[in-house]
Amino acid sequence: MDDSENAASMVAASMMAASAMSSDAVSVATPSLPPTPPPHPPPDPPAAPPLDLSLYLVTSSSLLPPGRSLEDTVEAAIKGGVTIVQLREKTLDTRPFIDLGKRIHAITKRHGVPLLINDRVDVALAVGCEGVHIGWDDIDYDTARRLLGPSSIIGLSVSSLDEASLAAATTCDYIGVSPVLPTPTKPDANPPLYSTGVRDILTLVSEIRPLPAVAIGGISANNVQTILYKSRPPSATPLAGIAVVSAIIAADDPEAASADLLTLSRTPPPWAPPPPSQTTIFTDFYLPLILSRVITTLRAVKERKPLVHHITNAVVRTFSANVTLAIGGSPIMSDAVDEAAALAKIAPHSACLVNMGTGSLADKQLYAAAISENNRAGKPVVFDPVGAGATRMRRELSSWILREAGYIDVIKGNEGEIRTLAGEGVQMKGVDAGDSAGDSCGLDDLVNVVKQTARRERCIVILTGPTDILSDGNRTVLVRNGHPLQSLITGAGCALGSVLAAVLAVSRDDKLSSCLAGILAYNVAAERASASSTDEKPVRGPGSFGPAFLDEVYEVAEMCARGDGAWTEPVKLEFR
Ligand SMILES: Cc1ncc(COP(=O)(O)OP(=O)(O)O)c(N)n1
Ligand SMILES: Cc1nc(C(=O)O)sc1CCOP(=O)(O)O
Repeated sequence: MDDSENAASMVAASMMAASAMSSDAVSVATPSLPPTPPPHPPPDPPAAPPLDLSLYLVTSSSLLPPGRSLEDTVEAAIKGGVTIVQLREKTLDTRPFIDLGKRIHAITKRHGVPLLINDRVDVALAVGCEGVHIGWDDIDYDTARRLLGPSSIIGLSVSSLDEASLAAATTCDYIGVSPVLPTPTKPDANPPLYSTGVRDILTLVSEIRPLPAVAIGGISANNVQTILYKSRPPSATPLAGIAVVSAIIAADDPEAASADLLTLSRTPPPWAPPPPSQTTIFTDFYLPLILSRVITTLRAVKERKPLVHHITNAVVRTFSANVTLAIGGSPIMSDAVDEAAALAKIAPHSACLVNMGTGSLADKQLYAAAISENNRAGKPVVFDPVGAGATRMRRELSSWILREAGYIDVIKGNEGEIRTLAGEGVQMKGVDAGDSAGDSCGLDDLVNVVKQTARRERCIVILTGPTDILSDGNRTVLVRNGHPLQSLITGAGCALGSVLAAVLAVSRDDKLSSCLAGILAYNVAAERASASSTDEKPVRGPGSFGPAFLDEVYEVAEMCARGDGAWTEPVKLEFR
């Protein structure tokens, strides 16, 4: 017998048993009944509780730590907050699968949590649990529904837009969107969708019918908030929850791991911006307000002296540290994985700058630790994808950082770097500004690239060049300040990352306004440095410009500390 015949015979047997029971009940009760009361419609069966997919545990006994049973693990996970369980045991034969299912069902039922069986409708019927989860290689949906009946829960896997359309056309109860990230738990999984792919699927499904969705694959406490935040469609229903295997099954303390995951998934991430109504409006009319906010932000840097954890390239370390000090921050240069967590927590105001300048694939662990620890500590992260379009390794590393390492608050890069991250396949001939091999596009196109990338990544994107372009996806501003000599001193581009990290560390409510403060201070300081030439202190070229620039960064910060905004007079902004 195949699976469906197996299941069909079980359904037939259980229906016969039920009908035998009800005819028995009638023949015994009828003679002693009092006079027949007026007919009433039968009471409605109690409504099934709404499906809560907030934290979905999918089991795999092979990942249990030695000595711990699946039963104990599932019970602990439910105590920690798991809202639905799927028994997924790929190596069990039918009979032990059913036996285990009955033991697990006794636990889930006691806690009022639904139990689904992975792939096997016959096992679900034999266990008498609440439903199944099936993929496209398993029993087809219509047969599963016919066998299980209308009130069972049936979830379908969705790994592409095509599968999303097919699933939404059924009456399934939810979809499992998978895999979000690569995962060793399922080596034969489809290519990862990443948060952006999940978002596209949610958007499509919402256009067809309301259908709850969970994401699965590579989700842990380190990335759950990033995945939920970045996968959220602008105008469609977000994920109803997350599904995990190893993050709970293999955890030392499955109850604590579940509680942590649930809390994180229900808490707005620290990087989420306030509603647009609470951010500065970027138009010429509001320029005085924007500039006064610029000064307040820079004054806060001087007052709070934020720590800027630099993971940066050897070439620019000294200049970046000096610029951080000049703007009022406190630099620390550390590439130690082991202290990434401590550095994220050590100061009340801090931020992390990840500059990919001399990084390699071997640095993934460092980047992931620094970014996720800062995410968890509620501290901002600035990413400088140096030379992202120069080599295949840099393209791979930069897209890995964006997709897998954690949430990035601000991406800052030159034209070649930002266009590479946008997916434009730019071949850079080096790592510096202007290295996008001569195929530079027009300003309007660049503005569009910046806006679209900011929307896709749900962060601030800054493209630096003769005109700097900043966008949060909704508001976009062009900055026409700065001096050509900036591009002739090594590290001037990278040190802007230090300034951005410093301003975000003290003011993250309106990140675009904070970044604007950092860029204006930096670029106006460059203009002031080039104009500061005197007989005693001539600025003749890059060599003399460097120290004068540093002095002016310091001077602009000092003016802000005194509440003096005179330095903003040459500011040239265009709002788009
Ligand atoms: C919640 C959830 N989503 C997706 C899957 C994957 O199911 P499937 O495609 O059937 O693959 P296997 O789990 O059978 O390997 C799932 N199990 N749960
Ligand atoms: C059960 C499952 N299905 C997947 C899919 O891609 O369809 S990935 C996956 C396993 C997810 O495990 P973990 O939480 O340990 O990464």
